[in-house]
Amino acid sequence: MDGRLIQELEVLGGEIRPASLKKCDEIIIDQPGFRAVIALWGGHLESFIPTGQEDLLFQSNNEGGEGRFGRRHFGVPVCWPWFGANETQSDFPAHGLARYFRWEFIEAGRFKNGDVKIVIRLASEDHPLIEEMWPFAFELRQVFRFSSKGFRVNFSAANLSDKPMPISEALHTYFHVSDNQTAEVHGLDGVTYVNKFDEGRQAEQSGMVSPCDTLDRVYLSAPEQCEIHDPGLQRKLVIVTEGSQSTVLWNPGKKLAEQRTDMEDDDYRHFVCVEAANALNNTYDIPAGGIHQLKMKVKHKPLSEE
Ligand SMILES: O=P(O)(O)OC[C@H]1O[C@@H](O)[C@H](O)[C@@H](O)[C@@H]1O
Repeated sequence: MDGRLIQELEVLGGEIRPASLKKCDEIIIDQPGFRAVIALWGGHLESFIPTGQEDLLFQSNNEGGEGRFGRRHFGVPVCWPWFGANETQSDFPAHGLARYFRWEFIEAGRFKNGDVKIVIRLASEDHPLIEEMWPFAFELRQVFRFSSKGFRVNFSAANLSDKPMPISEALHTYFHVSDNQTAEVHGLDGVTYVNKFDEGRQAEQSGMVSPCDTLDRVYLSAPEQCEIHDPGLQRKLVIVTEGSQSTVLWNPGKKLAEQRTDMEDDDYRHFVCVEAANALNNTYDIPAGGIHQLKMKVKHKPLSEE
């Protein structure tokens, strides 16, 4: 690790935890108002804890699947360049490649208003296996922005090849909730969704989503803002996206959770994934030489606050 970066991180009250997750470093930022952890393995924002509160992001005690494409369930995995199963290669991992490779830490500093900034990067040329599996040159960046009020993830993908690159994607955010039975997702009333737990049938959302149990839905052409209300924690999370046409809601429910060995049986009770995505009808091409940005901003507030 570059000495300048380590110094920049120290100025922010940060540190590197060497080779701590799947043989990759983790970056830890401890500030008076929050603690954030970023894993370079998979380029995950793993954890964001505002001082005096519980994590905004879910953490599983399960170490996750083993092997090259084993998955862990926590934080904000990035699904890119495909969301779900690969359309032509059934042996390729679900949810793309970005989640399974080591990203590079390239910048630590502050925004003008004092918010903490961390930048990480992944390029196709960094790993021969990426080049084998995906026939386009690219560079990805994630700019993380932290303050005591919440966090932002600004994900950008540059197509460095000379042909259009087909993309489906998600910031597959595992939000921590005290109890999925009482948690509510607001802001999707009237939006059409594809229900993957009902053979892909379409339906229209009526009112809020609660309980957040056994859900696998892609809301199409979804609004940019939604909220998770958590009566148990008396907290609400306001989620604002940009560059995202779809919002995915996912919770495996009891039966599926128990079938999975990469998850604890009752993990599903403590998270709901609300994902800034472009999936199904909302997939798109990044033109040759073009860039696309996908952003998610999350603020926490007391439930009683307007
Ligand atoms: O890859 P993970 O983290 O286990 O998540 C899997 C789930 O991710 C969701 O985004 C999909 O909509 C589900 O269909 C899928 O089962």
